[in-house]
Amino acid sequence: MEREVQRVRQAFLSGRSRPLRFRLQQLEALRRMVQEREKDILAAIAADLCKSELNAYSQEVITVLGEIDFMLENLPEWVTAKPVKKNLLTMMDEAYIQPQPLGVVLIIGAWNYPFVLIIQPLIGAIAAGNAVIIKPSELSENTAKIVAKLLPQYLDQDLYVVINGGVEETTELLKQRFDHIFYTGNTAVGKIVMEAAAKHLTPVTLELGGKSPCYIDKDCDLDIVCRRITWGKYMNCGQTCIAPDYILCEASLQSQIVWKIKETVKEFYGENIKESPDYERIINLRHFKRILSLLEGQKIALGGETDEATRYIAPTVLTDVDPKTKVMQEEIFGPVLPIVPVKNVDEAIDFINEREKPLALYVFSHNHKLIKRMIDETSSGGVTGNDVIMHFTLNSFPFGGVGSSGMGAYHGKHSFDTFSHQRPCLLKSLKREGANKLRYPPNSQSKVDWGKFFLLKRFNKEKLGLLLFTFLGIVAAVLVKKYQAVLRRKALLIFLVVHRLRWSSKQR
Ligand SMILES: NC(=O)c1ccc[n+]([C@@H]2O[C@H](COP(=O)([O-])OP(=O)(O)OC[C@H]3O[C@@H](n4cnc5c(N)ncnc54)[C@H](O)[C@@H]3O)[C@@H](O)[C@H]2O)c1
Ligand SMILES: CCCCCCC=O
Repeated sequence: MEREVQRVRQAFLSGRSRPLRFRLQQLEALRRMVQEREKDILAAIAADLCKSELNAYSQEVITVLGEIDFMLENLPEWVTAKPVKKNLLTMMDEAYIQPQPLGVVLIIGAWNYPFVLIIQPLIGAIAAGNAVIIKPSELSENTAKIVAKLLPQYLDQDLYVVINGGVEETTELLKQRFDHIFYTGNTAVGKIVMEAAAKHLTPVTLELGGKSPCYIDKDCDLDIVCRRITWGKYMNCGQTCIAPDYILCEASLQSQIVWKIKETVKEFYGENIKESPDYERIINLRHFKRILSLLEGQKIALGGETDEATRYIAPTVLTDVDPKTKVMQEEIFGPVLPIVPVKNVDEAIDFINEREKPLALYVFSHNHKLIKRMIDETSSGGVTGNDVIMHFTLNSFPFGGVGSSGMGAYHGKHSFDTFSHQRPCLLKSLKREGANKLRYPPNSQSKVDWGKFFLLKRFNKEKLGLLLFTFLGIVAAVLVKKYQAVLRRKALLIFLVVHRLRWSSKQR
């Protein structure tokens, strides 16, 4: 493992991942890989999650292709140095921020969207000029294998490396020194990752999970609300990090919600859900049993049918759920939707705030002010009002959690920033040493006053115009009387002295 990481680091140190042209070439090669090997990729995802190729394409491949195109379009602008505002002390200098790659990045993926969750951060890391080690989830082994096979056929083999394996391999990898670790998965392992990273002071991005609440206001159009919730909850069999985990609403709404979800389930998946190509299965037996255990002692208002052999769990709704029961203590990550009755929006807000900060929050209401209030008075990674999941699709949004649902964010420019160091660069001349005397010892009151003037003085636009005018005058004088360098320095000095005297007299 150590040798492998060392090899990737050597490749990074060669400098070849840095030029813009190279980054664009690699991103184009990645796009070619996705397009040319689409069938293999879709087959692997399908095998891992019993997912139709159409669903795998819409949920994973489209996102990846969209992200690559977005990077290719914007990268030339993002990589350029950005000049910054200067103060009086640096007005003659060059001052800019230069985004630079961090170095060797480790990306650890989760199994539930096994392709997009490793390739989307990879796109950001390549765009920012890094070398990358990718550790796909061992639970989605078909996707892990196809990624390990295809990436070296299209990308630089020393800079971008896939390492497959389970907990043992990940643990070993985490002992190595990286320049950034990007982890997607559950909160408990997130803590292990952060602890390992702390040993090398490696910064981390943690894309974690949690229980994302969904509040339904009383006078909503429940047909539309329930169609949107049904789509987001049962997509990927509930194994989506930002799926609505539970519903909060007034008790009287429950029966209508159950009825409308039932109707929608029929509309989406037909009479025999098991036959539907759009309904997936639980990833493994451990998760299957875990989800079943959440149903114990609950009022099952819809669904509840299961089949261990195929790890099938029907779209299920629970009503009158007691917040103290197990289903409300952990992220469900399956097709089970508890409804917890609350009296009103105030109680819903308190309920959310008494728990860990979720990855997503959903609010359904005709009342825009109520949605805004929910947003203002709670915290979550992201919010969608009157829909679910959709904030994930907008790559101008940072995607990430807050508190126990994660730290850091990615997607689009946010990925580029996550994998870049924003390096402040100040380039001075070896001339103009006179002005520097102010900061050299021995210190004096006059020097402090000059320091205050240079660093604390705020010019309004008029004064800045005057300053610019004077400055241009000096430059003109310099051009005309090139040889009279002494004169130029004096003019600048006179201006500054006059200005400071005026400023000092005003201060008094
Ligand atoms: N925020 C997001 O973008 C996002 C996306 C998908 C999933 N999730 C969250 O991820 C969770 C589901 O994923 P998961 O955790 O079951 O996936 P997982 O079991 O695939 O684990 C994630 C990664 O952690 C590694 N890992 C597991 N145990 C480890 C250990 N003891 N030490 C070191 N590494 C270890 C695995 O090898 C894997 O690569 C849910 O909580 C979900 O909400 C979050
Ligand atoms: C539509 C794709 C959603 C992906 C969400 C990632 C978290 O599980």
